[in-house]
Amino acid sequence: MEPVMVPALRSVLAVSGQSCELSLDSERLAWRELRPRRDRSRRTGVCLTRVLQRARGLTDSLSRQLPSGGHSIPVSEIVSVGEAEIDETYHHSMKWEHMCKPHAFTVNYVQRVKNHRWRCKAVTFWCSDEVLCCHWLKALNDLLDHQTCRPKHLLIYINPYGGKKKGKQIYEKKVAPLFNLAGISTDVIVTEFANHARDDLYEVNLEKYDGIVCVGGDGMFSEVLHGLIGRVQKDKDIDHDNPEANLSPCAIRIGIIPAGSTDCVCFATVGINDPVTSALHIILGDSQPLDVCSVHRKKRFLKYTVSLLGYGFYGDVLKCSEKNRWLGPARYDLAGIKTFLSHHCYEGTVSFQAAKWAAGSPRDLTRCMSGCDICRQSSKQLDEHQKAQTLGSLQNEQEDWKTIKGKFMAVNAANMCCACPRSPKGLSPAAHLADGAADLIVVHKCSRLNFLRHLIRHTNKKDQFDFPFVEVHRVKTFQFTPKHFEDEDGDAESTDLRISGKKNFAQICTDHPSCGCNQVNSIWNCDGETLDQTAIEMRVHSQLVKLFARGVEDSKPKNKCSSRI
Ligand SMILES: Nc1ncnc2c1ncn2[C@@H]1O[C@H](COP(=O)(O)OP(=O)(O)OP(=O)(O)O)[C@@H](O)[C@H]1O
Repeated sequence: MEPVMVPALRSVLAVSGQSCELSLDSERLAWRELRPRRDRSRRTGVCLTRVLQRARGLTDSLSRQLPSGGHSIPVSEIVSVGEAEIDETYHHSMKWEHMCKPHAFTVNYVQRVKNHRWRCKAVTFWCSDEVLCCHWLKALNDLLDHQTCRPKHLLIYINPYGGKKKGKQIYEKKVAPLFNLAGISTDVIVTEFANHARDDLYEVNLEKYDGIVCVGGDGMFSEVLHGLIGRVQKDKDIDHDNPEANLSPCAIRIGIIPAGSTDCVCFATVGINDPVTSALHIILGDSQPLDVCSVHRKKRFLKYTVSLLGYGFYGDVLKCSEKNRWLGPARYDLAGIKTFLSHHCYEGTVSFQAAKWAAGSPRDLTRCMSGCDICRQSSKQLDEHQKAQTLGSLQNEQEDWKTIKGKFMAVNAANMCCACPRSPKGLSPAAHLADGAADLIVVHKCSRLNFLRHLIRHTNKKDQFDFPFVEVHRVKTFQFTPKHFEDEDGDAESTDLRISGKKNFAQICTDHPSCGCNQVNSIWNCDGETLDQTAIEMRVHSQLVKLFARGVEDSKPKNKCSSRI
């Protein structure tokens, strides 16, 4: 966004009883206390009125006085500005009776706390001159009006049953007051059944809104994602059952207020699962493009995924955890242990096309952070690649397929790092949010001990791919065919999970007689939901949606945005 040019303002106003030099340009609002050089110990005796009289309007001379601790906030991180209520008690306690009628305005802004957590802080500036006060209010509000990326009207879906069933409470107590403060109007729908939000998005007048917000977990986000992508394709007459279709990107952004038992998408795009932080990212109008993968079975659309598509270990963990929902979030630990102990491996074929344009590699040390260069560069290279393809100057893409046949502990496609509080590095630490590619991780059959070593590395600093039985590729598309599909020419629909049942159950795995393994198929874990099909193909759609987020910020930025000066 082009910075709007405003005449720079500089005045002396008072903050918490101290006179401060306040300055504003098109980018930043800054203030610092003024302390007379001669006698700093007698600060309380500074005559504010005299300072104000000297300083009204432009006060270049004052800037020469000794500056003490100051603050600087980017205009883009101001939440709102408004006339302050004059509290008589406060006014008298500040011993400002000589200001016959004080005027004040409050600036609400984003303050960074620890671990990517944001809070909304307020500072009130006082002065005795009404005209000066109005001048500042107008200048600040004019600048905020130019923050055109900020949403004004939002559609909110709340899942009242997600996580600890506190979605409604979280929204009303923590989020709605902030939206009010920022002057955002909302239409709120508390969902009444699963897929309520998804179905509603097919009908609703999207033009009325600047964004859609889901309050819930990853399942709720997935609902909104499916509803929005589906709706946009329907409006554009694009057949999403066609795995080759070029899907139309969604212009409207999605915000996530974390209130589920798993909030991985929020964690990977904001850096923390905190409703207030997410609400502030929405208010500032942040925008984070996100790749979306479509999953098909032949010419039939199955699902979209943005984080993990996993077969084998992660599919089995999901299956087991679904059986124990009554245990709450503890079900994931139990399922993890049980699945690890059962130690199944599955036979099949993985075929993939590498994402040649991708600027990074799954094994480099570059994590996807806010303003990621790898995403920017990859997206540019992908555009060039697609143009070259259209002009026919690239060799036949069909020749690019690579195939891996064998027995696998796990086949995972990570579209983002899949970090969560338990695994801060994630499944694929160098995966990117918006590079048009996913990391395909194939864990070949190995001993229990080796598999455990691989799993443990998800929680420490060691490279989890540095094992002879693990391979990882950055891909644009992949297919998986289980062994029994190949045996039966992969044609019979009857060979799939729901229908196959007993027939395939009879194929006893001979690899691990000790574990009594009798399972020929695993299931796919698609962003925490199961798929009925095992033979699938996945394709990455570069930057198909945008979130109200900015990616995980570097905790030690070179130019800290909101800081003390
Ligand atoms: N009113 C409702 N009643 C029942 N289910 C709902 C309702 N609204 C949404 N859902 C469904 O609840 C599922 C889980 O929601 P959500 O992701 O918000 O919570 P969660 O606790 O993180 O769930 P999970 O751990 O199962 O992923 C979603 O798939 C969503 O479709």
